[in-house]
Amino acid sequence: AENEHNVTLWTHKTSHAQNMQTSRQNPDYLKQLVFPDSIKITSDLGEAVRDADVIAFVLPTRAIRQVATELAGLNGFTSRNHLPIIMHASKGLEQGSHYRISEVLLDVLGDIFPDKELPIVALSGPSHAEEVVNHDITAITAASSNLQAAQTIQDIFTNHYFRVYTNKDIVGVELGGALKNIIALGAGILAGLSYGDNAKAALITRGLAEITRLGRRMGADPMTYLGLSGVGDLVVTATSPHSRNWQAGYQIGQGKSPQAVEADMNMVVEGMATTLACYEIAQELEVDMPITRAIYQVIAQGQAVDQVINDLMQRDKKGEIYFAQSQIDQGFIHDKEY
Ligand SMILES: NC(=O)C1=CN([C@@H]2O[C@H](COP(=O)(O)OP(=O)(O)OC[C@H]3O[C@@H](n4cnc5c(N)ncnc54)[C@H](O)[C@@H]3O)[C@@H](O)[C@H]2O)C=CC1
Ligand SMILES: O=C(CO)COP(=O)(O)O
Repeated sequence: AENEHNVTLWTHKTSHAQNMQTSRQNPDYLKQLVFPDSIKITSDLGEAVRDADVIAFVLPTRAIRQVATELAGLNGFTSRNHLPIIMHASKGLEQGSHYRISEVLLDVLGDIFPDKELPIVALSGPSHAEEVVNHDITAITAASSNLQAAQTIQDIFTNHYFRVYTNKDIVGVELGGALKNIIALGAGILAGLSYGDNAKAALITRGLAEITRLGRRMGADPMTYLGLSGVGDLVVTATSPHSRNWQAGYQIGQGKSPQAVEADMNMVVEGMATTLACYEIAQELEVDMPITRAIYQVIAQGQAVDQVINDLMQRDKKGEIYFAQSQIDQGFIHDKEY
């Protein structure tokens, strides 16, 4: 809206929409923000998307399929004159299917516009909402296999405090955004247990190694993880008390049960569900993800944090292997070792 685009904000709760319309604020989420006058607010999805060139899903992962299905069922949506760009800013993996967000969106919306390929863009990177609304400098990535669609999102969002890059590796970008939340839970747990900066750096670095390992196995470009949606988002989430995932981990480290932590949060802690999905994917693809496994043991199996950390540190000794593709190409290592 500050970039002079017409913006309609949709929420599924009528009372929430009415309160925001009257107060021009969203106090349970971002206390300090006053909405620009130009933003329309509604709980009517049809009204929200009627003439939209871009439809941005910014929902907890668990709600994406449901809202996309509602969108697909809207009267007149499929007879629009022009195809909208579908954008999302969510960071997770669907439970059960293990789909990335763009795969869920494509699954629900992909066939409803016959003969037209739906442009889907993931907007992802180090970006705490609390700082964006204060106009703190932020740089993130618009990722899509459709570069033109990514450039449109870049044009719409870029301004003096918000710099958007483009990236064609949507697989790598979406996986980076989802998986860093698992490592952020771990960083919070370490902080809750009063571990120091060495432990934090070890976790972030080895966390990046296993994110890259799984990403590469799932078709991502390993170099994407050196970018904003990789190391950038990992650092911002795993080192910041703004992060809900870090906060949840901190409370677990202080002794609260993971179930109680999740129940007491009024906002989404994506890393909890993502840990379960990622653990299952890693098992299925036989990719070694020791930190993810450790977090899984804590949140899904109720194992004691101290014991899990001890087990992590007592594993077999290993080499530090990065940039696997080039090392594989040069015959330094075998594919399996990475
Ligand atoms: N908050 C942040 O700084 C950032 C969040 N994200 C990602 O964006 C996504 C959303 O995050 P937040 O906005 O922080 O989450 P949130 O927990 O604040 O919820 C966002 C909105 O979704 C609505 N919602 C929940 N369930 C719904 C349903 N079944 N149907 C329709 N609406 C529903 C809530 O009422 C709320 O208005 C997450 O995947 C998160 O990882 C990404 C970057 C930064
Ligand atoms: O993704 C985020 C910042 O880029 C926000 O992380 P949390 O969901 O942990 O708050």
